[in-house]
Amino acid sequence: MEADSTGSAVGPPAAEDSSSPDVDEDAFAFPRGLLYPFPFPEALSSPSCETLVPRNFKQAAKLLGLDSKLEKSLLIPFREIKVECTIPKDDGTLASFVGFRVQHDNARGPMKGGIRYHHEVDPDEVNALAQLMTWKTAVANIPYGGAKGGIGCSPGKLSCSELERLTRVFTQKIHDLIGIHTDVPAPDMGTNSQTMAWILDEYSKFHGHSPAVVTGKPIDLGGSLGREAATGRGVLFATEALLAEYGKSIKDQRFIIQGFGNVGSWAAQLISEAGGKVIAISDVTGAIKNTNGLDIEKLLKHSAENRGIKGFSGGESIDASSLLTEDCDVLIPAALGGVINRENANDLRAKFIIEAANHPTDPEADEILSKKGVVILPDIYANSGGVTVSYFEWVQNIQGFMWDEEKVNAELKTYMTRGFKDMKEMCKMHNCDLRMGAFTLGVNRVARATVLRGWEA
Ligand SMILES: NC(=O)C1=CN([C@@H]2O[C@H](COP(=O)(O)OP(=O)(O)OC[C@H]3O[C@@H](n4cnc5c(N)ncnc54)[C@H](O)[C@@H]3O)[C@@H](O)[C@H]2O)C=CC1
Ligand SMILES: O=C(O)CCC(=O)C(=O)O
Repeated sequence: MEADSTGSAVGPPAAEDSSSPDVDEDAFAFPRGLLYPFPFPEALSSPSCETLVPRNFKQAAKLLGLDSKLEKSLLIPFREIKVECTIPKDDGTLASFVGFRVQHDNARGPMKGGIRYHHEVDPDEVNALAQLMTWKTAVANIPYGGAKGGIGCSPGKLSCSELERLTRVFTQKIHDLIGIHTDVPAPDMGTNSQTMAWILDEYSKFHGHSPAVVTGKPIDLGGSLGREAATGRGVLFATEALLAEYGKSIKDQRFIIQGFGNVGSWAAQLISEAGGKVIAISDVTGAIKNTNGLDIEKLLKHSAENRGIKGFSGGESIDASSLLTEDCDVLIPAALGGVINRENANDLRAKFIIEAANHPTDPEADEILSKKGVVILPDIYANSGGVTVSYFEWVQNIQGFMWDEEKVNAELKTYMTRGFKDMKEMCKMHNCDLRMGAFTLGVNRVARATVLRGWEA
């Protein structure tokens, strides 16, 4: 029987779903501070990205003049893991899910990347996202390679204990292939610090107490101060660096943000605190606009109480599908991949796009937007704040010493500022845009490590 996103039933039919009929719980996010379960309605389909990452990689390899054998070895993943995870559901039936972990490259250090729970998780997408992590950790210049994982499931349709069982079974299946110096998972869409706590606990049953085996875990279990906000804070630092190049600042810009989960909500809060005007936001429940600026504190409270931003009284409700094409200065996609594509690229009105999500812009849209003079800050730099603070967390665990939040944030700023400068240097050297600047930077660092280790033949 095929596994579907709620797990294929392999026992007697389940009792009828008692959840609210007007809420399709196929996608969800965790408002801050809340643990599982937190159901949200169905997300839009995210167009595939599996051809997108190699295309950018190949262009970068060409600019760098990489040897074809080396190019091939950099592209092929180190290891692809696919495991069957069967759990008893709360009603006593069994359900099966498919879990993936793709370990792309480890030339620069242990492989690193998030684990995603989403109904659209598939091996090709996980593969592309793992590859993206390899270039991202190299752009950030942290001593890691790249990996990504996921389970094809609808977390909002599973109870907290079902999610715990699923996470523990997944960990049992991959525990001997991950590790502090091998592959270190972290949260991504549909997972959070609680998920990491379960992985840590299950892994530790086999290997002894091992806090550094995951990052993005709760502070009580060795998580780092500042990790929860890190991707959003990194987006703020990256945006400041980009705007400064154009003689602009956060304070004089109008922002639109797609997604109000971990990354989007922190980006919105920090941009707003820095004086930026956030004029529209969407999540899977809807979109809200206020040209005078949304009150983010109130929106956070509303979202936590109402399972999403829908119904917020501090702005007018707009069609979520038109959010990306609303008038603004800076657009920040912070949800799914492939949302900026040839269908809407011509209609976008932002002058700057900051890619907080992974691969939100497809290559055709890249070309259209470049012709329109829109400046895109690429994902492998713009959202690298999360993995950078994950690295700080891992370092703290290994040292057995906890940093204060000020130190974490100051170090993050140093890394983001340095990353921007390094990326710009590559743009100058290769006369290319920021995306190719970031890709040539990342690919070059990984290629050098590969050659130095003698792996290229
Ligand atoms: N969490 C992290 O540290 C990092 C996350 N990312 C990327 O950032 C993006 C968001 O990740 P998280 O915030 O962690 O996930 P999350 O699960 O916390 O939040 C996802 C958000 O996207 C919204 N969403 C889903 N479908 C939508 C749609 N069709 N239209 C509008 N909004 C929609 C959800 O309602 C939710 O607000 C993903 O692409 C992820 O890979 C990148 C780097 C690090
Ligand atoms: O924090 C991490 O290790 C990985 C975060 C991640 O999955 C990403 O940057 O896309």
